[in-house]
Amino acid sequence: MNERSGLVCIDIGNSAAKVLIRTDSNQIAAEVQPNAKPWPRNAFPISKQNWAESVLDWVSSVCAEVSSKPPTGPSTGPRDEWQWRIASVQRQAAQQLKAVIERSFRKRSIRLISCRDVPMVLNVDYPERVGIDRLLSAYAALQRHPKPVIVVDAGSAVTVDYIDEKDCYCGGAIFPGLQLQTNALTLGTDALPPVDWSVVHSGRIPAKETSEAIALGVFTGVTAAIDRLIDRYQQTNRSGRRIKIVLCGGDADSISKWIEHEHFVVPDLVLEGIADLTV
Ligand SMILES: Nc1ncnc2c1ncn2[C@@H]1O[C@H](COP(=O)(O)OP(=O)(O)O)[C@@H](O)[C@H]1O
Ligand SMILES: CC(C)(COP(=O)(O)O)[C@@H](O)C(=O)NCCC(=O)O
Ligand SMILES: [K+]
Repeated sequence: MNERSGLVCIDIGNSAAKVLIRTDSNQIAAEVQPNAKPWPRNAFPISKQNWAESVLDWVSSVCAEVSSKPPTGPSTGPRDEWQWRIASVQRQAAQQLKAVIERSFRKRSIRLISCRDVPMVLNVDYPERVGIDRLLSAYAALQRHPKPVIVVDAGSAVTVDYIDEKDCYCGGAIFPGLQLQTNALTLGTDALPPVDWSVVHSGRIPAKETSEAIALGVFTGVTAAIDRLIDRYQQTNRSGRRIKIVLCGGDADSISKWIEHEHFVVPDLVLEGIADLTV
């Protein structure tokens, strides 16, 4: 592969690795034309065998396309080197991907992002134990929205985190996401079936069929918990400023219309946070 410079940002969650590629040429395109094509991004479920190799194949195909174009301006990083930034809450998956990158890319630098890389005051008891995805989405939200901000990340787990008016990350709440909750029902009962979210599209309340009833119960539980937590955080806001609410994660689009508080949806906020870092 022809290697020019660029940044590969990877957010490994407990369900999927999300990848965003920032290169010289699309960075410059975005600066010149605000509506330029977004940076390429893709998601790879980590339950699939060879997911790490699939990440590499996709990154390589994007790199090959970029390398075939003439350089359009100054480099954003060291020439002839790709920088990989990996933020992971799944330790084994991070090591697996790192090994595959090391095998496949001749010139590369790989950085495993930690809490020390995120320039934010952390008002929590054990900063190093907080999921790096939570810190990065909070950091990205801070760069894009007035504070205070609440970040809701609806992935395998749902996290609802509060960043106060002084840019301070104050912690939050964690509970099981849609898929984990439905999996728990299937595992813990004899009669409840797995629910396929893509085919459950019912507005009937109360529900009239088992899958529909699970969907109604779990959606309502998750979204009501989010709304309730937002109310609780609002009670601690002494700044007099309105709190912005940002929703991200793989289930953000599915739950958005069920959340009562006004909010923005930014599905890949963690990736934006990785790209924002100046490490
Ligand atoms: N192909 C898929 N594989 C896994 N999860 C998916 C897929 N499509 C949608 N989802 C939903 O996305 C959620 C995971 O979101 P994501 O933000 O990627 O989680 P994580 O950060 O924990 O990996 C799951 O709860 C599931 O409902
Ligand atoms: C809460 C999480 C499991 C969320 O992970 P995800 O849903 O993104 O896969 C992750 O951020 C994590 O492992 N956190 C460590 C504990 C903490 O944040 O306090
Ligand atoms: K999450």
